[in-house]
Amino acid sequence: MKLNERGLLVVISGPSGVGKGTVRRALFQMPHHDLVYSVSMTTRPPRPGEVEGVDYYFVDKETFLQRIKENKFLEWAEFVGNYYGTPRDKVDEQLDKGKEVVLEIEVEGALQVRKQMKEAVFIFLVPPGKKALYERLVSRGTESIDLINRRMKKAESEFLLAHKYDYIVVNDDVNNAADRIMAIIRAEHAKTERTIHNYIKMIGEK
Ligand SMILES: Nc1ncnc2c1ncn2[C@@H]1O[C@H](COP(=O)(O)OP(=O)(O)OP(=O)(O)O)[C@@H](O)[C@H]1O
Ligand SMILES: Nc1nc2c(ncn2[C@@H]2O[C@H](COP(=O)(O)O)[C@@H](O)[C@H]2O)c(=O)[nH]1
Repeated sequence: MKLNERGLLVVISGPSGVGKGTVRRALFQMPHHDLVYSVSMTTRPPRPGEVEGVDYYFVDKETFLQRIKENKFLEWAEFVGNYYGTPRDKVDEQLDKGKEVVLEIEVEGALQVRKQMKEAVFIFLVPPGKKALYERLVSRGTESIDLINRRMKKAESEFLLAHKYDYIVVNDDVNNAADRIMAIIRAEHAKTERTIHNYIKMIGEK
């Protein structure tokens, strides 16, 4: 019997280019997981190879602003000139099914979630160094040098908020980082089960 009916919300954030998407994909390739990825909505244009509904829901600014008015986002933020948000209904639906839902979002949005969902787990992914971060953004080749510099500048303020997270994971090696995140998810899961188990035991003894 599954003791905790509602799933765990797992928030992974960290500076642009640290490897959140890469590590998340490695995490989802691991066997025996019950994870679901929450696909975000954005006004950013698709990169070559990105697929609608898989990488993002790509919308125009007007549509995004309308969704904000309708309170359709669990969280949203403007990040270096574009809007990004987590559709609320899909997250709720999957958590209600007992799934572990993974959000891959920037820091401002993560802190909005923190205020609303005390039971979620917050993981901040860091690079082995700032030089490595810059090199990863350059090697990805998806942004101009001007945009890379703006993302690096944003990273400076994001690093200062790392202490607000439950865990800091270094992405030195993709598979190691994914292993660490999986260990965190399993430990958090066990913690919830233990608490509910104790509660049921206590009720049984009365
Ligand atoms: N551990 C690693 N070592 C070396 N390169 C890495 C590592 N992890 C990711 N990368 C590379 O760094 C680049 C950025 O990774 P990725 O796109 O996953 O970052 P991100 O944090 O999701 O970025 P963004 O927030 O901008 O979406 C990619 O080219 C990826 O292959
Ligand atoms: N607050 C939110 N941030 C999000 C969401 N989806 C993605 N992101 C983050 O935005 C930046 C830039 O993403 P990119 O795809 O343009 O490189 C990055 O940190 C993402 O993790 C979201 O729904 N909410």
